[in-house]
Amino acid sequence: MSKFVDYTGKERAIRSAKGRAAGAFDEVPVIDIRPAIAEGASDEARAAVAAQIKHAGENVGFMYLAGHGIPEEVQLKAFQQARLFFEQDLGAKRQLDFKKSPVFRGYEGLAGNAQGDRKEAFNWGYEPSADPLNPSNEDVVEDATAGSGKNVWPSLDSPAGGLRDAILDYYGQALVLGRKVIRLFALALDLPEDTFDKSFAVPGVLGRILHYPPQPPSDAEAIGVNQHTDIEILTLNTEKYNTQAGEWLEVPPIPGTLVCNVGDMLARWTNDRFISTVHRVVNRTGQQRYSMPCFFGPNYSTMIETFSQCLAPGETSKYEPIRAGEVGYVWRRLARSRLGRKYDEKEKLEDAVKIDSAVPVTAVA
Ligand SMILES: O=C(O)CCC(=O)C(=O)O
Ligand SMILES: [Fe+2]
Repeated sequence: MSKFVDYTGKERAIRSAKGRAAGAFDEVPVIDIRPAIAEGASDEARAAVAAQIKHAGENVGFMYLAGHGIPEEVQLKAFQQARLFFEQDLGAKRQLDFKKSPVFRGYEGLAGNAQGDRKEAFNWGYEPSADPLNPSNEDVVEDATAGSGKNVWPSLDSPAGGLRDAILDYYGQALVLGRKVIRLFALALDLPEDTFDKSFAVPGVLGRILHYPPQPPSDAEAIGVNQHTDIEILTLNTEKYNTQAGEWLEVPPIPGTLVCNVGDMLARWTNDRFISTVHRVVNRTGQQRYSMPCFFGPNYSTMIETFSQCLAPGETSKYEPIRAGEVGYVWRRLARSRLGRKYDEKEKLEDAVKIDSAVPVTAVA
C-alpha cells in the first residue's frame, strides 16, 4: 500500500494492522442490530450487540449492520433519481455546482475534484424538515462558520425533480437509525448510553450520493475515491472497499446491510481506541456504481475532547480538544478533500474555506 498521510500532514500507521496480525479479524464483521434497536429491547440484548460493536470498533473500524430496518426500496428510489440527475449534461449539473455554496452543497463534478477521483457526487446536509424527530421548519442559518447552511436541489420540473424527496426520505430514516446506533456505540465504549444524545438533537449529519462510472478495462487500478479517513463520528453507507495492514480488504455489498465505519471525530474522542480506518473505492464491477453515505457528526458547537474513560491512568490524549464545526474542523477537512486545500488549524477559517470561483472546472468526456 502506498503510504497514508493524514489530514494533519502526519504519516499515519494503519492501527488496525495490529488487530489483523493478532488474528483478530480477516473480514468485516456482520452485526445484527435488530435485537438491540427493537422496541423494548432488553439490557442484555443491547449489551450483547454493544460487545460486537466494541470488538469491531477496536479492531477493524468497519462493520456491516444487518437488521437496520431501512427498506431497500427507499435507497433504490434515491439512486434512481440520482441516475437521472447524473445523466444530464454537465451544464445542467453545474447549475448546482458545490462551489457556489458556502457549505459545499450540490454537485461535485468528475473533473475538477481535488484528488482526480473517478467519481461525481451530489452533497447535502441537515435539513430540519427532513428530520422525523425534529419537525420544526426553522431555517438553518446560512453561515459556514456556524456550520449549517442551506441545501440546493434540482428544480421540480427538471429531469431529477424527485431527487430532493427521494434523498430526504432516506436521510430522515438514516437520522433516526443513526441516533440509535450512536447509543450502541456509547455502550460499546462503556460510556453512559445518552452520551451523544444532546449533540445529536440538531446534528451535523452530511450526506452524499456518489456515482462511479465503470473503469476503463485498460486501467484496472483507476481510483474511484482515493485513500482517506472519514471526518465525523461514524458513517453509514451502502458498500465500499477499505484497507488494513498493507493490503486492501474487500468489503463487498451484502444485501440488507449497511456498512458502518468509524470516523476521525470518534478517533479523537476515544484517543484512537476506536479506529478510523483508511479506505478507498475502486469500481471493478464493470457497471455504474452508486453509493449513499451519511456522515454522522454532532451539532457543530460540540467540543470534541477525549473521554477520560478512554484514557488509562496517567495517559494523556494525543489530540487537542477541537470544536466540531464552528471553528472549522469539519469545514477545513471538507476544503481539503473537496477543494484540495492544505489542512491548517491556524489558518483563518474564512481563508481556509474560501472558494475561488474564478478557478474554472474543466470537463472530461
Ligand atoms: O462510495 C463509497 O462507498 C465510499 C465513499 C467514501 O468513502 C466517502 O465518500 O467518504
Ligand atoms: Fe469515506
